Amino acid sequence: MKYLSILGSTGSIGKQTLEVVNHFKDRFKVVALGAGQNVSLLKQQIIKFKPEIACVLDKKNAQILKEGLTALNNLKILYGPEGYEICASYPKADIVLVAMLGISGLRPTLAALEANKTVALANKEALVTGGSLIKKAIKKKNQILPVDSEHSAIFQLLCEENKNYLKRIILTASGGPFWETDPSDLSNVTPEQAIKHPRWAMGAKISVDSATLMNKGLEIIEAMWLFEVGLDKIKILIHPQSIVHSLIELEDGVMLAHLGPADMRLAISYALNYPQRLSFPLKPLDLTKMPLTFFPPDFKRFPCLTLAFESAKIGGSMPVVLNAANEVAIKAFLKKQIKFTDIPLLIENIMKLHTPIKEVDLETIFTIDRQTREKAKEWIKKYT
Ligand SMILES: NC(=O)C1=CN([C@@H]2O[C@H](COP(=O)(O)OP(=O)(O)OC[C@H]3O[C@@H](n4cnc5c(N)ncnc54)[C@H](OP(=O)(O)O)[C@@H]3O)[C@@H](O)[C@H]2O)C=CC1
Ligand SMILES: CC(=O)[C@@H](O)[C@H](O)COP(=O)(O)O
Ligand SMILES: [Mn+2]
Repeated sequence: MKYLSILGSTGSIGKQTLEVVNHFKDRFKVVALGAGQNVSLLKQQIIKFKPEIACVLDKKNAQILKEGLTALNNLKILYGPEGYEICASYPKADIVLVAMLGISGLRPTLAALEANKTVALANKEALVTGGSLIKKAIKKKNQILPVDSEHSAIFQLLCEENKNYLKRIILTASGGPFWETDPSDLSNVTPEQAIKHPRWAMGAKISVDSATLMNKGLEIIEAMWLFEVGLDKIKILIHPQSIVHSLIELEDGVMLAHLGPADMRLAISYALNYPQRLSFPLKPLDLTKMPLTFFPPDFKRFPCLTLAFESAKIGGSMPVVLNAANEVAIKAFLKKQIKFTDIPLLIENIMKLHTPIKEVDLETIFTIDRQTREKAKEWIKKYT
């Protein structure tokens, strides 16, 4: 039996993780659950999976949860950043699945690694903002098992002998909902259109990231940390079918690809069951039904990709700025305060204001994150 702490349990990845856990009932036991503000769903999850501790975003939500679960005397209810860290380092947990949103995933990821847990990492922003700290906190081989579909694919392709001959990592991108939209129409696209991903059912934030292609930009930085490769060894290919989840190219010119249905439960199940590969009931791929096509990325149409490459090249504190400006921009876009095409504009302007710092510690990361958010909000106020 493996004991799990699941952070972000009420989100898209969190809910799919609980489906996987439910399927492998004899293999997993949930000991900790962390959510944000969706107390009613967390309550249902607690009743079904019976964790020993649970965490929510703030005291008010913790109180609401406590009042709704009076019969569960043994359940410990926590709140806030410290609460998530306690869930991440909970002594009984073997695996911590981090699927919280944005930079909120960084502290729990570090806490889990420091407590020697295996981390099934879905949250890419933790590596984008705190990659150097995460690398330092790793205590054992394969302590991080990537859940992000592309990185799970690359992890599966990169066996020891291939690692020695790796020429390039090729990250595939669906292109998002606006891959074929006329560029002049992009300023008028709505949040409803932006979160309608053509292949994956995901949370709102990552769906907008896929629409701007910032998701692929964040994934480049994620891959640099996970697989210890330079920017020159990472390439992006648009692959609208989302069947090939990524490729590696080896020194002899051979390319190895990872194919599978576009269903995150596969990557989640792989990480939780690793190193075993156990069957999860899904409709098998029928390659005769869908031609596989590939295109180069269009940097002009999707300036977020260029910004992410720039920030990865600069490194240090710049990806923290990229991430914070992006998080603020997406929230504003979803609230219809700014246009879709303002997202890269805002990020570019905020990045220009920043003087990069080479080495960042945790305190500096959160200071820069806070300052960037303030600047980004000011930019929006001036603009709107
Ligand atoms: N969805 C997907 O298919 C994929 C997602 N990922 C990554 O996984 C992560 C989660 O994505 P996804 O599941 O789509 O996101 P969702 O928005 O669906 O879920 C986010 C989860 O995090 C919680 N949460 C939000 N803000 C905070 C906070 N400040 N502190 C603590 N918890 C918080 C939410 O709680 P609540 O709802 O209760 O408020 C929810 O449980 C992201 O980093 C994303 O990039 C990577 C690959 C694929
Ligand atoms: C499922 C997953 O891993 C997402 O990150 C996915 O890659 C998003 O699709 P895009 O390729 O459109 O960014
Ligand atoms: Mn991905």
